[in-house]
Amino acid sequence: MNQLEILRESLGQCDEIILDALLMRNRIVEDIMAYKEANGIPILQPEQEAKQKEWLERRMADRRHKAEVEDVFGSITQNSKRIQARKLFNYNIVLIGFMGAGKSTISEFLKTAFAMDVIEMDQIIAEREGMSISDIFEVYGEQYFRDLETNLLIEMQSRTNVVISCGGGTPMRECNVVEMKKNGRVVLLTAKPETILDRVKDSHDRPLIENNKTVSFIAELMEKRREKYEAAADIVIETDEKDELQICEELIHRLRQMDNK
Ligand SMILES: Nc1ncnc2c1ncn2[C@@H]1O[C@H](COP(=O)(O)OP(=O)(O)OP(=O)(O)O)[C@@H](O)[C@H]1O
Ligand SMILES: O=C(O)C1=C[C@@H](O)[C@@H](O)[C@H](O)C1
Ligand SMILES: [Mg+2]
Repeated sequence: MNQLEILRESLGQCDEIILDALLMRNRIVEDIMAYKEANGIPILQPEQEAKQKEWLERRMADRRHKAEVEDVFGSITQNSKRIQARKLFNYNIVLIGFMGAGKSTISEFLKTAFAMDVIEMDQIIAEREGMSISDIFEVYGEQYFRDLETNLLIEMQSRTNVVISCGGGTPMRECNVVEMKKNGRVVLLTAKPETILDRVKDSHDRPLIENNKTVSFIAELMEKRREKYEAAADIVIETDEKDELQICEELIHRLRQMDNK
């Protein structure tokens, strides 16, 4: 063997070691998940990721190829999260609820925790149409917008492990509920009108309540929608006085309970 062939053989041996280590690591990730579930330990433990990052930082301090190694470990972490997500859910998670209930917030948390793609329905529709939701309503009418919502939900049926953050009115249309349930579990996030007001009072991107930021207006609109929200929901999670971690942990637990029935 010449020098080049020897080097290539060594590289191949490294790849074998990496491959075996990766396969072993993925199995361990699944075992940890199973252990947590079997023993009632919280699934989400964000402090663990922080510890792994600190470990890598320490190990790579002042070493060559730090950025490249960090990139590889970043990818390993993301893929471990995907493996966890697939082990927990083989469907989409559809978040519904009143404005300010926390759909976008919880979507982002699930994205960080499980590397799941997030479909912000309002945002995607606005991007595709090249105009704001208010303009779509004004130019084409509500019916047109609701059809776009229905079509987007149908489009998502070919995906799994996606978090769909619905528009506030999406579950008002019965056929939307039918479509979201075809490949998704529907999670209704609720909060008291006082909580909603507190959360949305300083923002100006919710035209339906922009000029009516009062507890009584929110309570009235919420009551009008309650029946349809509840009819659509597979599970309901109250979010008052809970942080994102608590809400997501409850969400995972309740969905798993539903799947294991
Ligand atoms: N559990 C929570 N505790 C405290 N604040 C929260 C919680 N969930 C969301 N918030 C805050 O409330 C505000 C509204 O949340 P978010 O945008 O996630 O609601 P949404 O359901 O997506 O609303 P919309 O239907 O208008 O899109 C945000 O400022 C967010 O930071
Ligand atoms: O509650 C609603 O009916 C709506 C809520 C928003 O998310 C948008 O989808 C749109 O403004 C309609
Ligand atoms: Mg939102």
